[in-house]
Order: sequence, then C-alpha cells, then structure tokens
Amino acid sequence: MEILDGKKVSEDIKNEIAAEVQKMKDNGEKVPHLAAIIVGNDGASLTYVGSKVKACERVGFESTLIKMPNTTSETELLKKIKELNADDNIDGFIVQLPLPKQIDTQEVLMAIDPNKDVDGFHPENFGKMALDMTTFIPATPFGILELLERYGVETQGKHTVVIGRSHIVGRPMSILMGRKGFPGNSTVTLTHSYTKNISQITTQADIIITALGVPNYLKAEMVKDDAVVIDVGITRVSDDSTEKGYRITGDVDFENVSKKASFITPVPGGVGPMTIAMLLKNTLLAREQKRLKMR
Ligand SMILES: Nc1nc(=O)c2c([nH]1)NC[C@@H]1CN(c3ccc(C(=O)N[C@@H](CCC(=O)O)C(=O)O)cc3)C=[N+]21
Repeated sequence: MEILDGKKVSEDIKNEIAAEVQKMKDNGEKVPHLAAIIVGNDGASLTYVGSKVKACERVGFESTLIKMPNTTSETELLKKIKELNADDNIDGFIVQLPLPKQIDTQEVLMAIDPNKDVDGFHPENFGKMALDMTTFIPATPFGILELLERYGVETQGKHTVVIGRSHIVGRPMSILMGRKGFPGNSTVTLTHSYTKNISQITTQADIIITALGVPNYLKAEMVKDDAVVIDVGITRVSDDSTEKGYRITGDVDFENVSKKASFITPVPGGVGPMTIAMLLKNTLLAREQKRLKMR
C-alpha cells in the first residue's frame, strides 16, 4: 500500500507556482491576485478560506478576502460579484460555498465572469469541461487528477466508481475520469443515495472516489484487493483531546481499507491540501489567461 501524500504533492505544486511568480516579479509583471467572498461565519468555511489566503501569501500571490454578513441578500452579493468582474486588478475569484439559504447558488455562480471563475463552477466552464475543451477544472477534482498523475496511477480502461454526485466534486469527477486523455479514459459509475446494492458496485471498482461526508462509510468489505481509494470526505468530529476540540475525518475506514488498497489518500493530508494548491494553479492560469486541457 502506498499513501497518496496530498500534503507533500501540494507543497511541490506550491513551490512550482512560487517559482513562476518569482519569474513574473523579475520581469516586472503583475503577480496573480485571487479574491474570495465568504458570506456568513460558518467555522469550517472560515478555516478553508483562511487557508486559501495563507496559501496565496506562501506563493507570492496577492489576495483579497471579502467577508459579508449572514443576512446578505442575493442582490448585494451579485453587486459585489459585478465589482470583482470589472476589477482589472483581480485575476480570479471564488464565492465560498455553501451560501445562506436566501441566496440562489446557481444565480450566483452564473454571475461570475467565466474568465475569472477559478473554481470552474460557471455553467460555461462546466460545459467546456464536459466537452473536453480547455477550461478551469474545479479544484478538488483537479487535485485528484494531479495526485493520480504524479503517482503514476493508471486510469485508462479502469473501472472508476464515484460515490456522491455533488456539483463541486462527484459530478465533475465522474465526467473527468471518463474524458478522453490522461488521466481519464476510465469507465465510470456514478453512485448516489438512490443507488441499490452499492457494495456490489464498489467491490468491482479499480478506483473508488468517495465524496459523501459520512465518516467511516467505506468499509474494507466494500473494496476489492489492490483498489485505489480516494477519500474526499471531510467531517469535523468533536474530540476534546485535541487542541481545537475537534478532528477531521474522511469517508473511509482508513485503518482497515488501507490494508487492502494499492494506493489510498489520508484525511487530513490527502485531497484537502491538493484542492488549495489547484485553486492557486487555476489563478496562475487566469493571470496567464490560459486554460488546462488533458493530454
Ligand atoms: N467555492 C468553493 N470552492 C471550494 O473549493 C470549496 C468551497 N467553496 N467550499 C468548501 C469546500 C471544502 N474545501 C476544502 C479546502 C481545503 C481543505 C483542507 O485543506 N483540508 C485539510 C485539513 C483542514 C482542516 O483541518 O479542517 C486536509 O484535508 O488535510 C478542505 C476542504 C474547499 N471547498
């Protein structure tokens, strides 16, 4: 069994990005500038956005964090988005999800200029992704592809089972793994809450990607020998023995599943740090006005 070390690979990627930023500085060019809007004060969301800002500093990007109250109306948020769309100083921005219930998420995502949509959530970018066109690939799926690639995990002709059909992870992941190119060319099964006999499906999988948010969901009996297991789950469970009073846990029963898997991502230190690194990568591409295509 080999650990897919997202913490380490994300550091490598950040070093690569920092070197690109240094070149930009040496040439007297403007460095990439990422902005993030966060509405409300959900603890986990604030932590993630904080990590994104810190990562920007680390690679030499400029960053702007815009905090709006929980009571923000959709109109107010749309106005802020229009400002960022028009601001030539901002290369890319994200609106942290989830949003408070008075705000329609799809309306918000559609308001973002597709050229600044470094999350890749705008329907135009999502559509391009599905059509194998160059675009911003959503950061979490992009991070998973990058991990598979850097560890030389074969995806071609493999059966990939994705658990969970969220717009930000499961759905794009199912599309990307089945796309032409590398990593891709996989045969994909997308499972969700209406899937029957899920164990019968997961035990056929060469690659399993769980994005559910249910701690210890994926048990050893659900996994065949030598499967590749990618755990996208991140759930905070209270734990008084830790400094913060909580620890984070994935969807996978790591202790038992890791004995069977050929490759497995840990939580923490797997997909999470990769998500942040790939958001930076997309912002660099936005600055360079480039998009990514699979090879
Ligand atoms: N518009 C938008 N884009 C996102 O990309 C987005 C979002 N909204 N909303 C929430 C999810 C979640 N997400 C994570 C990012 C980093 C870690 C991360 O760094 N995790 C660390 C540990 C963090 C901890 O200790 O809590 C790890 O897994 O090792 C986790 C989760 C981005 N998301």
